[in-house]
Order: sequence, then structure tokens, then C-alpha cells
Amino acid sequence: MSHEAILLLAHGTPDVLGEMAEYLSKVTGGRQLPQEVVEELQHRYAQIGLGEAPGIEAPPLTKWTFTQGYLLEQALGGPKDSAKVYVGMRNWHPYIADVVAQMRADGVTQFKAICLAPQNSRTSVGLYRKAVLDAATGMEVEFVTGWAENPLLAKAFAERLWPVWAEACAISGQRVPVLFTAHSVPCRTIMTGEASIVGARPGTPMQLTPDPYPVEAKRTAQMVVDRLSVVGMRPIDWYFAFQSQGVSGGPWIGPSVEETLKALKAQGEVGVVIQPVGFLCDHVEILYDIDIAFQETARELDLKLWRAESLNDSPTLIRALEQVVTGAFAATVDERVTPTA
Ligand SMILES: C=CC1=C(C)c2cc3[nH]c(cc4nc(cc5[nH]c(cc1n2)c(C)c5CCC(=O)O)C(CCC(=O)O)=C4C)c(C)c3C=C
Ligand SMILES: [Fe+2]
Ligand SMILES: [Fe+2]
Repeated sequence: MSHEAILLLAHGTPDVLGEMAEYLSKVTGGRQLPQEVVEELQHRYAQIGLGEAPGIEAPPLTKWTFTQGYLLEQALGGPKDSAKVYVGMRNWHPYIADVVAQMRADGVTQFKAICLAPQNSRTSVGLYRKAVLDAATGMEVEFVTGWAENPLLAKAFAERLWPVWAEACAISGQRVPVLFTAHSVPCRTIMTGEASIVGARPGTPMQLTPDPYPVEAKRTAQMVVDRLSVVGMRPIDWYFAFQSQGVSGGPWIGPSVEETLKALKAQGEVGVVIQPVGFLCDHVEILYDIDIAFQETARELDLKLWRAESLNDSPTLIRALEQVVTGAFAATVDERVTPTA
């Protein structure tokens, strides 16, 4: 299938603090969160630079997502028919529905949609998919559901991990472990959930399936480790934790970063390098949760904590995305669909 356009999908973030309540209602699908949660998130976003009025620069998630879209479009040969890259957000402007409407107005009839969240979960990728299919009535859509095992994605993460790990080991005078992380999800998400059977006829009963997300996230981490041994690094000690457990919906999956840091301290480690492998650019879960909150936890434990730089404008990440677009990497792809109203 040749594609007239590419649609990159991302989370979205408010531009100013006063938009927080409306933004959160998008994130939760309309469910109102308590005022103290809204205020706590305003406090966190304020600490990563969001203000009462728009800043000179867009918030990091917006800035980097559009940068990635621009770089991918350049890599594909510029904004020609077969290479135009659009960016749509699920929870804030530019909303996926508005961007798909713009694509339609531009004459696009078929496109490939790729989430800037490589590991498939029904709480992230599943919601992006619904937003796209709801908006794309009559258009032909190829939806990429996962690209967690793309070797260039692993290489991009390894390139960011290697320098900070080497520095951490040099400063500590010993080999420090690496703690890979991905965003947590509610326990009920991974245990059961309704997923349609790929290729099923309309009316076929739904199937209860576990969410692939925790396995895919750990697979990405394993591939980063494998990649480092390819470049001659001796095996590293590594661990995996789920970060940023949410404020609602019962228990969320772990182990949490906080408890893992405690366990690492208890086994005698003096430091640790964190690398989040579920996020492709800077945003609040990195700049606040890791750089401020986990740093504080580590300080209290007398543990030194380093973080690998985010992928942001990594040329290797852009090559990975290019492979997903062209099919050079066989991503997990939904059947091609033409949604009807
Ligand atoms: C794989 C799952 C998820 C990814 C990846 C993810 C990324 C992500 N999330 C935010 C900001 C927020 N997320 C919030 C809630 C929330 N997030 C997920 C899952 C993933 N998020 C779930 C299941 C939920 C709960 C939704 C609900 O209905 O309650 C919130 C709200 C406050 C909270 O609960 O923490 C925010 C804010 C960003 C910025 C991000 C990556 C770019
Ligand atoms: Fe989230
Ligand atoms: Fe979150």
C-alpha cells in the first residue's frame, strides 16, 4: 500500500496551567478528577516550565513531537504527496479529529497512522486507534499497533544510555545498574480486556485477552541491553520498573520506581541510571517524575541517580520511524480498514 500521508499520534499537553482541568477531562474520557489532583498536576507542570500565559517555546512534548514529525518528513523526501507527515494529539490541540479533517480537506484518501508510543496497550494505542477510526470515515487507514522491537529504536536508546552509564560508572568507581522504565497501567488493564479478533467478521463475539504492553516494554529494554553488548559493552545489571502510577482506577502495575530504588539501595548499590523506554521525548513524566520526584527519593536513600537523555531529535529514532513508514521494519499492523459512519 502506498501512502498519501503519514499521521503521527501523540499524547498532547496543555499550553498553560489554566487549561489543566479541561486537559485532564480529555485524558480520563470525561471523568472529573478531584480539585486537589488538578492542583497537584498544575504544580508539577509549573515546575517543568508551564506558566499562566503561553511561553516563548511550546511545552516540551509539543515541541519535540512536531520536531520528530518535521524530521521524519524531511527523511522521507520532503512534504510531497507520498511523504506528507501530519501530527495529531489525543488529549489536546491539535486534536486527532481536527487533523484528520484537515487531511481530508487536503485531499488525502489513504494514510498510515503511527503512535509515538512504541509499545501497544489498550490504554494508549487502543485509544489513539479509536480516535483515528472515529475521525477517518471513508478513508483507508493502515494503523500501526506496535513497533517495540524495532532494532533502530533499541539502537537509539542505546546511544543515549551508553554515555551516561559510562559517566556514572566512572564517577562511582563501580558498574552501576540500569533501571529501565515504562509508564504504569491499571492492573485491570493487563489482566483482562476486550479486544476484537483481527480479521473477524462483524458480529463475532469479543475475546478476552491480556494487554501486550508489559511484555513489549520489557522486550524493548532487553533489545537495548543486547544492542550494547553488540558494541562491545560487557553485560550490564539491569532491572525494570513501571513509573508514574496514576491517581485513579484501583491498583496500577509495578514494581514501582520508588520500591525498586529502595531495593537497589538495600542490595548495596551506590547509584543507578534510569532510562525510560516507553517515551520518545521529554514531558512531565520525565522532567518532573524522574528529574524531580525520583531524584528526591534517591537523595533520601543516599543513592546517586542519573537519567539517560530522551530521544527527542535522535537521528536514529527518525530512521526507526522511517522504517515503520516504509515497511522496512515489519511493525505490528492492524488490517487495513475503511471506517464507516
Ligand atoms: C501505556 C499507558 C500509558 C502511557 C504510555 C501514558 C503516557 C502519558 N500519560 C501522560 C499524562 C497523564 N496520564 C494520565 C492518566 C493515565 N495514563 C494512562 C496510561 C498511559 N499514559 C492511564 C490508563 C491513565 C488513567 C486514565 C483515567 O481514566 O483515569 C493523567 C491523569 C492523571 C493520572 O491519573 O496520573 C495524565 C496527566 C503523559 C504526558 C504521557 C506521555 C506522553
Ligand atoms: Fe497517561
Ligand atoms: Fe501518567
